[in-house]
Amino acid sequence: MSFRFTLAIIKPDIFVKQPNNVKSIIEKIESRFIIHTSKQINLSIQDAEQFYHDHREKFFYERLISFMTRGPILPMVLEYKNNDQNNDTIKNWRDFIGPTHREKAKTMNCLRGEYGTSDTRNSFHGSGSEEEAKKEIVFFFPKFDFNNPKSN
Ligand SMILES: Nc1ncnc2c1ncn2[C@@H]1O[C@H](COP(=O)(O)OP(=O)(O)OP(=O)(O)O)[C@@H](O)[C@H]1O
Repeated sequence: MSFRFTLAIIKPDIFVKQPNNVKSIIEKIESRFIIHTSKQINLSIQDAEQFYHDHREKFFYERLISFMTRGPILPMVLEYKNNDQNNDTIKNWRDFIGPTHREKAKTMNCLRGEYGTSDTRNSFHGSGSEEEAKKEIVFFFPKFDFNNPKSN
């Protein structure tokens, strides 16, 4: 069963270190995905800790919170343009950004391979499951209308 939406984020490394790439990144995203809604924000430490709650025991947690609060982020609700029953947005976005780890991403044709600079500064986020996507969309866009996304 596929899900129509995902929560994507352009992370602070892009806004802080590569601001000139924001426009072309958004054009690349729009070539394959509809951006139903987006907003540039600065995450507070509390919000970052809430968003990454499940990672609180990981060795990279402090580094991750510090990185995600270092500059602006752009959360977006995406829908894959060729969406049908076999083409779910969550998987297509994760394939488009590529693997978490830099060395692996560099060997592939993917956004993290092109823009990421370390395992933490990997430039993009994508929800991992339908349950996560719903939770993360509501986290950033509490009024998002899942039944009528064009109204958002
Ligand atoms: N081994 C690691 N070393 C440093 N940072 C890491 C490591 N693994 C993950 N991270 C950071 O924590 C984030 C969340 O980790 P997770 O395992 O959920 O990866 P992901 O599912 O690929 O990424 P995301 O949830 O951001 O889409 C990663 O995107 C990355 O910024």
